[in-house]
Amino acid sequence: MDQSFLADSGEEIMKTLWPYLRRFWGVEVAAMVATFVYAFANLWQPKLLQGVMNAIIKGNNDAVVRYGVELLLLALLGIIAGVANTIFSARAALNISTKMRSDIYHHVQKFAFADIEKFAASNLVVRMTNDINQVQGMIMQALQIVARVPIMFIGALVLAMMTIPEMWWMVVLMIVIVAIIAWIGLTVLGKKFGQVQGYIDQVNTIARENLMGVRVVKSFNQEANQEKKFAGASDKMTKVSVQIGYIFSMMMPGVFAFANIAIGAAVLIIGHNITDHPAYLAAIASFVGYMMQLFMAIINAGFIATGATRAFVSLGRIGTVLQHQPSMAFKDVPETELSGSIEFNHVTFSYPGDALPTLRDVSFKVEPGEMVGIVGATGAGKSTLAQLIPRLFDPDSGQIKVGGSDVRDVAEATLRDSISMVLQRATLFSGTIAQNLRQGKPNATVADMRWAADVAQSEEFIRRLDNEFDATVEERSANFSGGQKQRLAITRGVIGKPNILIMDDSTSALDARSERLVQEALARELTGTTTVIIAEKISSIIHADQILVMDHGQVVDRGTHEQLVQSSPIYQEIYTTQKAKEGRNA
Ligand SMILES: Nc1ncnc2c1ncn2[C@@H]1O[C@H](COP(=O)(O)OP(=O)(O)OP(=O)(O)O)[C@@H](O)[C@H]1O
Repeated sequence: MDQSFLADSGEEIMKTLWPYLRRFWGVEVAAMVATFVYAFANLWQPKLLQGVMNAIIKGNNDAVVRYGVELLLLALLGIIAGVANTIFSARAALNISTKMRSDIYHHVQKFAFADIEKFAASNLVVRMTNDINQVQGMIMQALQIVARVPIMFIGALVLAMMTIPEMWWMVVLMIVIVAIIAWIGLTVLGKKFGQVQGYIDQVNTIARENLMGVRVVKSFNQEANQEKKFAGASDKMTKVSVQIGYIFSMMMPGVFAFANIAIGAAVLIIGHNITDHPAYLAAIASFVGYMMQLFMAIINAGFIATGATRAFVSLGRIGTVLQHQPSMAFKDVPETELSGSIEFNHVTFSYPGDALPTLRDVSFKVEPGEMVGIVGATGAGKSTLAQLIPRLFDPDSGQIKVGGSDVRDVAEATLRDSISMVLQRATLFSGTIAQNLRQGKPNATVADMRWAADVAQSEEFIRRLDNEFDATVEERSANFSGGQKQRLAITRGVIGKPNILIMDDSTSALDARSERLVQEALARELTGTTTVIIAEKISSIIHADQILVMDHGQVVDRGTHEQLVQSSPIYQEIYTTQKAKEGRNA
């Protein structure tokens, strides 16, 4: 997998984020206004407190009441602004992340096979979930804290200096000390957060592999081994998380211990003034309040910096997907119907990133309605060849024609409607059988479904299900057997009566009788359809109009079964080996 897209410049990151920020600017401005009000309310509180204390010292009851009411109102304003800020920030963050997620999803739908391979499917899922969550968290934090930090820092700094000007050096000294503690603590924490993220990925991978391959794990008695692997990663994660807890538990009291030292020092140095000027007591209280606000601003800045680094990495990863142009584009031409002829002219193909071609100089021709068999050793390139027909990949050189047209010149819908592909590993989607079948023909009626099920030999078992075609297909179609899944996939493949039907080892889980019945039904019901059958067993393609024999990415021989048995050494070898095996099994 290509990793070169992990690092991104600030400009790239802004390019990704800016359209989303602009789109939801209203709610973002509302969040910022609320944050300004909140900061103002907080900054004004120590001043009013000072006023109350002075009034008490002077015994001015009216002023005490007035300041007290003002203080209450200010606190109320602060609470309202804080709540409003949280609501607007959450709304903005959610709006942005939802739109981003749907944009990635729509964009990925346009990707060619090669693009999905480049990113790896599971990696794309992580980008749509985890990375988006990181960005969502950052936006929320940014709208809640980022605007507040400079206001609180500058405001508290100025007001602290104004409250007791001769203590300016104490303010500067404390800022330096707290900044150093926060910097050291957060640098260490940043690294630890990174480690925890790595362990979370490991734990997820092990759990997913283990659960998805649960049958293999159990049949090979691997439970203990898998548990050990899981426990190893999980223990490491716990250890680092505990370390993070320790650092946190030391950092915050550490900062506040310094704050208290500052208070102590302030009282010591200027405390003697209190007897002569009692107003000093109120000033000290106000000064201490501002110092606390100053420290919190520094710590918050540190937290944002730590969170932002991670979110920027995520934004970079999201941007790479959004800005990736699909490597293969279909022409914007009107949809047409293609006949079932297939022609390969000197086709050479390599998978993205591979140095050597998987298919080399492949040429052959198939007439509409023919049945073509493809045989060859495992890894010979049979599936690769089949994938080029519906243009899942483009060849490096050469030309592929379907219905007489170059596949690069027709609309995507034309190809998808004319060609249907059934794979060995049948992929069904959770929902109902009918929903899965309608992927093959959107407006399929129950009669269409019955006809297709009859061809694919799935009618019998579907009829025995409680809701027949409305029966549920669970996630990963776990409620069906391997053979039933294949039959359902064939049903979906034939329901649209395609002009070309490609079956890539898609009857491997069927018994010999069912396979024969499927083939007979295909020949009877889909007379005009060209059928391309990739088969392990020669018996599956023995009646084909022509058979392509593949070896190391090349079509080495072509002909009917009778011709190849006479002329093709590779075919002869496959055939005699299979016959000998059948003889032994009989
Ligand atoms: N998506 C892919 N990316 C890179 N290489 C691939 C990919 N799919 C297949 N290959 C490689 O291409 C070669 C041909 O694979 P292909 O699946 O076409 O063979 P096959 O003849 O269908 O084999 P089998 O009978 O085992 O299904 C193999 O060496 C395989 O490793």
